[in-house]
Order: sequence, then C-alpha cells, then structure tokens
Amino acid sequence: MKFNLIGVPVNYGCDRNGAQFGPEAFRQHNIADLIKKEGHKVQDSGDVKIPKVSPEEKYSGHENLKYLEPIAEYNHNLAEVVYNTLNDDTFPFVLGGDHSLGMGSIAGVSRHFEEIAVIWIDAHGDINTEDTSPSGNIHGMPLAASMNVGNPRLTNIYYKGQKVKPENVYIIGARDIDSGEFEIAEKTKLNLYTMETVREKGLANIIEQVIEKINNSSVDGVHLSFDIDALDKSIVPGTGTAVSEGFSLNEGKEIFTKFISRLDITSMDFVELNPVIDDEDGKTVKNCFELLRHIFKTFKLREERDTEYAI
Ligand SMILES: NC(=[NH2+])NCCC[C@H](N)C(=O)O
Ligand SMILES: [Mn+2]
Ligand SMILES: [Mn+2]
Repeated sequence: MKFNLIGVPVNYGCDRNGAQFGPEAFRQHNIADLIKKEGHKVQDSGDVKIPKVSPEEKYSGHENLKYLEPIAEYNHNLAEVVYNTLNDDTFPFVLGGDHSLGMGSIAGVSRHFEEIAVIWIDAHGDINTEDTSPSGNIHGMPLAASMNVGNPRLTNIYYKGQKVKPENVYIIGARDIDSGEFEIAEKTKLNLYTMETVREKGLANIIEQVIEKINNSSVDGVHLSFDIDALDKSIVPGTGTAVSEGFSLNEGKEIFTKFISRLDITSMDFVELNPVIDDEDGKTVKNCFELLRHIFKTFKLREERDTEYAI
C-alpha cells in the first residue's frame, strides 16, 4: 500500500502545551522507516499549515469555543490535503496533534467518498458542542461537528453541512462522557459502545457487531480515528486527558487486527500524543510505536491476502 503521512502540529483544541509536538516525535522515531520496513510505500507531505494566534485571542471567536478561528482554518487546510491524498490513490495517515483535527480529516474523506463510516476509538465521546462542553476545548467536539451538530463555523468546515450520518458513527471505549454528550448520543442515535458495554458484552463481540453493521451498510469509505487515550492511563501517561480503565496494548492490537483485516479502512488519524508530559523512558511513544508497527503489519497481511485472491 501507499501511505501519506500528514502532520498536524496543533494544541489549540486541547489548550495544553505539548500536543503540537506529536508529529515531530513520530518523525524523530522514524515512522516512515517503520512503514517501509513493513513493506509499504510511504510519502510525507509535511505539516498542515496552522495559523499562529496568541493565547490572549483564544476567546475572540466564541466564549466557549477556544481558538475557534485558527481551528476552523487549519482544518480546512487539512481537509484539502486528505482529499487530494485519496484522489491520488494513497492512504492518508494523519498524525496529531490534538483531536480537533478529526473535523478536517473527516471533511476531506467525506468529500472523496459517497458515504462514509467513522470509527472513533477514544476514552471520550468528543461529541460536545459550545452548549454542553465543560471546558470549551474543541478537541472534545469534532465528532459532533462532523455530524452537523454544533457551531456553524465548525459544521461548515471545508464544505457546508453534514460529513457523516450519525447512524454511520461508532464510538468505542468511551468511559469519560459528559452529561450533554449522552443526550446528543441519544438524540442522534449514533452507535455508542462505552467501556462499560465493552466489558459487559466482551470486546470481541463488540468488534464483531461493528464489523457486521458496517459491512451491511452502504458506505464506500471507512475512517478510523484513534485517540491514544483509549488505551489505559498506565500505558499512555503522555496524553493530555488520560483515563483509567482503558484498553490494554493487546486489546489495542486486537482492535486493529480485526478492523483492518475485515473492513476496508480507507484513512486514519493517530492523535493526542503529548511528548512533553510522557514519562522519563518515553513509555507512551514506545507503546504508540508498538501499536503502529502492528497496524502496518496488518495492512500488509491484508494486502497480501487480497492479491492472492485476485490471482
Ligand atoms: N480528544 C480528547 N482527548 N477529548 C477530551 C475531551 C474532554 C471533555 N469531554 C471535554 O469536552 O472537554
Ligand atoms: Mn480522548
Ligand atoms: Mn478524542
């Protein structure tokens, strides 16, 4: 396969120092080499342009949407890169940065395909709006905006209106959900698999259900957005909003094995690494890379299987 690395060095969405250094950390630890070693082609289109604004301007767009303007602007730029990458028959692999980038990724992906599904693996729902958000941090809102819920400046990124239908949205592993988010989840009828549900029904069963639903729907593109805080706090100390009771590394691998081998995943985000607050041994970076290696290995196995069948 051919992958395009797209860096998004942003922390406006989490309003905490460090997340903007994510792309740099992935490159320093040679993510491109890793992808090559697993047998793929890889290009790096560099970093998306992020407008510079001072912290004093953070509330200038809206009182509960911090950095609204620069976030809307950079997401437009990101959407364009993602869209062009797909038109080039290349897989966009978006490196965060905070999760506010989900809006741009999804906007670009949804313009390329007829209808998309979004799998959102995260400790959080990220379906807040300016009316429900306890923090005003836009990284807690991208999935709502993509469904056309929230502020017009966010719901109209790249092009006007809805990017993904709620019925095609699958949140998995959420365990820190705000009360307003539960209401939005219920109202929109999106597919919410909280960690409580995952533990009750079993991870394998939940994955199976999601795969079946997606394969029985009429989508032609599947975007997978991975927030590393889906993993347990103990294995990802270097993320801004770490939450306990998360997935183990092996469960993370199981999720990717199954989704990549049985669904046609067409694009991905890998977000919320904050190297500044990682522990001394770089535990978070190390665990991220273990997972990344597994991801690209699985893409290769899938590709080999597909070409075998084609012969
Ligand atoms: N992408 C993330 N890590 N999001 C965390 C969101 C936390 C909280 N729900 C908020 O809206 O402020
Ligand atoms: Mn999260
Ligand atoms: Mn998130």
